[in-house]
Amino acid sequence: MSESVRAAVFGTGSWGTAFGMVLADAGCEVTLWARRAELADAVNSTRTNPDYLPGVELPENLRATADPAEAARDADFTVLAVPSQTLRANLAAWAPLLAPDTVLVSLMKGVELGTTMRMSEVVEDVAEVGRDRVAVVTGPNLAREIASRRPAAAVVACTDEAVARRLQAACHTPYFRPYTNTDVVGCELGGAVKNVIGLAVGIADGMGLGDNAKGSLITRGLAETTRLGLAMGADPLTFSGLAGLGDLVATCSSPLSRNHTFGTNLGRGMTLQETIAVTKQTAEGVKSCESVLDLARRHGVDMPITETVVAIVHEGKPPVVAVKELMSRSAKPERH
Ligand SMILES: NC(=O)C1=CN([C@@H]2O[C@H](COP(=O)(O)OP(=O)(O)OC[C@H]3O[C@@H](n4cnc5c(N)ncnc54)[C@H](O)[C@@H]3O)[C@@H](O)[C@H]2O)C=CC1
Ligand SMILES: O=C(CO)COP(=O)(O)O
Repeated sequence: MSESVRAAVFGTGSWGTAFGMVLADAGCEVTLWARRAELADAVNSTRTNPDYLPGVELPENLRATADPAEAARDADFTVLAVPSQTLRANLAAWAPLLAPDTVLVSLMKGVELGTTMRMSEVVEDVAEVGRDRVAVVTGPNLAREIASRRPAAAVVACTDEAVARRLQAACHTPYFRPYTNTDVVGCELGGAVKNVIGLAVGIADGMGLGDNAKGSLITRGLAETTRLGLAMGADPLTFSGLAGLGDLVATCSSPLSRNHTFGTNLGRGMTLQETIAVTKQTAEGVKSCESVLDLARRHGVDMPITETVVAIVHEGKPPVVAVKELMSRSAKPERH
């Protein structure tokens, strides 16, 4: 990988920083944009991100700035890693600063509330670029594990396979193994819906429902993700890949997952307000469960687990009642 590839990463949270490390380790010159100047200064002076990845030493070829124009300058890849619901407003401010031929890369796993747009669609809309200039990185990539350089595979998706291959080369390291995929719709849906299923599994874990419940939720969660994907034109095989099953298993098994942990706290009996108060980082499923359900309704797709998560998180339904209702739905064949 040539040293001359430049990457800007907008968002110095856990995943923005960890993926910035991956790019730097693959040989790119990386500039992180941080919202707060103090964090940018801390990254540059201590070579760590004390707020999001304490104790992890950052590579020399990664630096930070609070100036978006400086971050964006001459970037071959402009990586976006802010909470999904803030992307539109942020990108509107950054769009005039972007390097002319830069490829925009979404790391985000959410669906916009109201518009039900996937993150790549928001990027196309706001930055006014064609879909061949927008890529997505997704898969089982818990930031803390990647930052410790523990091995993981990932998916780099773009409708233009040549662009996906360029990004693949730019982020391929001995511990990070990206595969290309041209099914952007499936890859993004896999990432966004797994957060909702992660909440459901967390709730079940918090209630002490056991591993059979977990296996059942993961599998039926994947079934409803696939149904939605099919209705939206995705390739169903994408959901048995890294962006589907891979990410779902990592999220639903790990205490590092914010969505899983958020659900566990709810399942243990914390109120929504108490759970929000102890959650310091972005748990995308909390908001995106509503936009995913909206998408399902627009496409006439039944998503009972997603519906249950919305009822528990946003309508105050007690988890015990929700479990009873899920289990007493009408009997049906498995492939439904
Ligand atoms: N952390 C992880 O393991 C992974 C996260 N993701 C996805 O990456 C995206 C970013 O997540 P994380 O970095 O983990 O979140 P985080 O909560 O660790 O960091 C979010 C970053 O966005 C900034 N931010 C918050 N509100 C903002 C606003 N209104 N405007 C501008 N910046 C704002 C924060 O200051 C912080 O730098 C999410 O969509 C998440 O689903 C994807 C794969 C792995
Ligand atoms: O997307 C992730 C792992 O691939 C991270 O999941 P959480 O956002 O639930 O922490």
